[in-house]
Amino acid sequence: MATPKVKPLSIFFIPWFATGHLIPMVDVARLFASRGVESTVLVTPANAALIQRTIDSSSSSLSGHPCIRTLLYPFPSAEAGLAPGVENLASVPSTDTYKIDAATPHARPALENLLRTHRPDAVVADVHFGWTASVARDLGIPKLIFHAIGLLPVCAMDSIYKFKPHLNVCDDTETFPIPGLPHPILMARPELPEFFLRDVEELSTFVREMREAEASAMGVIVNSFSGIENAYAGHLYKTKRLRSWFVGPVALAANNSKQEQAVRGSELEEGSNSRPITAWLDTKPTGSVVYVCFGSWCHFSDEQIREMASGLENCGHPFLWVVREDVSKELDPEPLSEKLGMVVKGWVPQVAILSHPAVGVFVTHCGWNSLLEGLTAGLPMVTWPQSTEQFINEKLVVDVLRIGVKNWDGFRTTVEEDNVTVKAEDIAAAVGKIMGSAGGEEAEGMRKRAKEYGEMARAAVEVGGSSYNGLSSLIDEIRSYKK
Ligand SMILES: O=c1ccn([C@@H]2O[C@H](COP(=O)(O)OP(=O)(O)O[C@H]3O[C@H](CO)[C@@H](O)[C@H](O)[C@H]3O)[C@@H](O)[C@H]2O)c(=O)[nH]1
Repeated sequence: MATPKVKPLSIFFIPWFATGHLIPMVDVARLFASRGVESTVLVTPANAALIQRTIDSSSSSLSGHPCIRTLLYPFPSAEAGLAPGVENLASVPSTDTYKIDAATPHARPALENLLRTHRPDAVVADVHFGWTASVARDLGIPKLIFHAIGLLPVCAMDSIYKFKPHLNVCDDTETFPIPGLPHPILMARPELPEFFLRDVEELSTFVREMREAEASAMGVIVNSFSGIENAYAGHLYKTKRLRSWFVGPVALAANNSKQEQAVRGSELEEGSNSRPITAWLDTKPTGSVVYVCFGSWCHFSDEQIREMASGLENCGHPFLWVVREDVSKELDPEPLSEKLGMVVKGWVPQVAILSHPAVGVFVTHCGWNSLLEGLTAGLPMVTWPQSTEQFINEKLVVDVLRIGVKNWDGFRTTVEEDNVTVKAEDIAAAVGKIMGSAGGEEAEGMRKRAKEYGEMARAAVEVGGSSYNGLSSLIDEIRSYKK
């Protein structure tokens, strides 16, 4: 007699409206799908267009089983005051980013309706959708929080909110420790996420979302691995009784077949051309290239772009620099490419570039995904944080893991007068500390540690590795709740 088929688990994933949140959430959904879970990503139309090829290719690489799909809901454009089709932090001007935040609560009715209609077995929601906790409670299903950042920054922000150490310093140059963390981490006021300093309403929204998200959540699903953040899993449990499951680095775990790597690369490279990039990288010696990219939405002043161009040109190493589409023609750094570097406007397949043997150092804004992708590729980094939690991430790279150097030692406020935060000579010097002979033993140590962390990250996602096992135990536990 044939054994009755067990119905697969159905899990809904709700990413937020930013590329740095969308990409890893889709990777998490793909990971679940690769273990036989029916993964459904709830997404607005313009954001769906960004991920559709990844979703389609994942479905076909999963032997044709419809294990991953998207379910569309409308973006609340009118409520947010955004033009139709503008649905992502990356597509709004820097002055309008608050409108994406403003849109977020208006997405609730449509999302809630989908959850109540389809009644999945569990929901994994970005921390911005804290209200999902109460819907999950009504439906009697487990709910997991996805922060899109690591546990160190989550714990650091929680501590700063609770103990307000920044209120005990005299000025912006005085540093203070973040209380109670497993590592001694020193910060200065200008390095804090903006909402701690400026906007009481923004802070209270952030905290409300966090509290709502944590209320009755089963725990936190983390794009990281125990080799770098284990102490913070313990800390989170000690301070908030919140459990966490490491399943990352997800860019590596979800893309570990060659075919999937290729597809992910080709989807993201639209608007630019990866072939010349690869061909150019192929001509460069191993470890010689400086790769410079600042995620999906960082903006720089015109003056800073000029300064960066000059710094890179003078650093004495070939460089591959990714600039946003909206860099004005007048500032176009492209002529540089005739000299030492290659400048690409728009989107590049970053994960593939980082793993090219020619790349020797990553100049990064320390967005969590970039940080993990650089680490996974075993690369030392020059850190150039801009905003949000990126300065906290920088502490992980520079002070805790010791695989990077800061691009300058000042603070943001000291430089905003002339719209240049980092001078050309500082950029060249920071790169030199890792690439040049000036770095000496220290640079050698950084490169060695970076390689070791890269190996650790790969081991974590292999069958039997810590993140692989983390996902297995999470799925088993979700299954045990299924009625
Ligand atoms: O040309 C590009 C540019 C970016 N990426 C990818 O886009 C993602 C960018 O994410 P991230 O490095 O985290 O940067 P942001 O887009 O700036 O991310 C936002 O979201 C992150 C996760 O919450 C936060 O850590 C950051 O501070 C916040 O700015 C990464 O996967 C990159 O590989 C590309 O593939 N090609």
